[in-house]
Amino acid sequence: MTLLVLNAGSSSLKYQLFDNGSETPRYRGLIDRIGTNQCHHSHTGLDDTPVSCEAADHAAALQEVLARVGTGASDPALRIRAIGHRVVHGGEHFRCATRVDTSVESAIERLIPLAPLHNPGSLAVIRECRGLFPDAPQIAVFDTSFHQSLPERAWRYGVPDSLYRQHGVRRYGFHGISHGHVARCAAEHLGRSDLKLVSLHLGNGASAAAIDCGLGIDTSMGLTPLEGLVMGTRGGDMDPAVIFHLARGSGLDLAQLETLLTTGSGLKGLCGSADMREVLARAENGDASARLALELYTYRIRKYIGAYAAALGGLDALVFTAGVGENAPQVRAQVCAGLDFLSLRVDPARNTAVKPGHLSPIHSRDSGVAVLVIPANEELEIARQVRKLLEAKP
Ligand SMILES: Nc1ncnc2c1ncn2[C@@H]1O[C@H](COP(=O)(O)OP(=O)(O)O)[C@@H](O)[C@H]1O
Ligand SMILES: CC(=O)OP(=O)(O)O
Ligand SMILES: [Mg+2]
Repeated sequence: MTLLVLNAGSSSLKYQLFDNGSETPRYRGLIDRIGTNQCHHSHTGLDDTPVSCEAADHAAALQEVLARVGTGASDPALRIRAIGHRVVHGGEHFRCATRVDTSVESAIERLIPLAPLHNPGSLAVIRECRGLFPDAPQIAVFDTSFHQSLPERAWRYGVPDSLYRQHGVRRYGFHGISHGHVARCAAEHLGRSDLKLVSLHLGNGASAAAIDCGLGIDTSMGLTPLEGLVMGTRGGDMDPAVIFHLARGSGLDLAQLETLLTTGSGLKGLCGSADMREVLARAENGDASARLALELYTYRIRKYIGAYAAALGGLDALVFTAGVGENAPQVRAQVCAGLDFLSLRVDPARNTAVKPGHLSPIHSRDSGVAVLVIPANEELEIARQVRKLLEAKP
């Protein structure tokens, strides 16, 4: 069964095509900066050079992918038989991979206000696929599902019960596909299923998850992907009174405040650059606002590691994954500095020698906690879950 996996991010579309049963994709790629004139398509399998492309939205990005790699329509052996989608917000209803029908589609649409940067892109891609591949089942895999194992004390807010019952106000957690994937890789690598583990997914969006024996027990994102760590354009934890204060005194309306807090805060708000590569380069050159942004970013992560070690009652492993987690040794070093009291020590030489795309231990010999850099692979995790669903007996 040829399986296409599509991962619609806020401004990107990642994809991988898997042949029958294989875990190595025939090809993979990424279209980024969708909707801007800096849109690029990087495709591994034809050649690796990113090419400029035009994609005004996610549906157009999918057309660009298929124009370059083909639909396999003319060759039955290459025909796409099923499509897996990453969907960021599934509320509390979807506990596992789910075949998309009209009711699933409406649920994804209803949740747009809780994931305004993400659910619209997934929905657009699902609808485009239905027109292009009417006979192929489409399966949604939700970022929220992994966190359904959280105990109620971790997913409730301290607000009246009616806000949860009537308005769904609770913590859902995101990046679950990625946290679940790296937790399994870490358990396999260390040969232990009973790990107390903290997973750090540090991409454009960023979150931490506390995982005990493979099950999530807490996570840093909440009702929406805005809570928790400092991110590229989102500031994470903040007193909610900031919003009342600004609504009364700044002249901005609620929609403008939402845009400010989702797309103009975090690293971008602090120093003007959302891209960690730029922040690091500027900090290196002595730029004070970039240094401060980096300090806030790493300090917030360190606080979560301490909190989650307490929630877990110990710590066996710490995992770094996604764009920043995999590629920024300086960020990893800064996060781990001062965690000696947890017996967590990083080996500087191993930390800087990490090979992209490979699982790499970076802890020192005398560390009591394993520190691992693990490549994010949400698409492979989606492919596994889709196959499991399609192979299950009805
Ligand atoms: N070599 C690098 N050094 C530091 N940061 C990097 C590097 N490569 C990518 N990043 C950062 O990774 C982030 C994007 O991560 P990624 O996982 O691709 O994001 P997403 O999937 O959320 O769009 C950006 O902030 C980018 O600057
Ligand atoms: C949930 C979320 O923030 O996703 P991303 O990191 O892809 O923006
Ligand atoms: Mg991502």
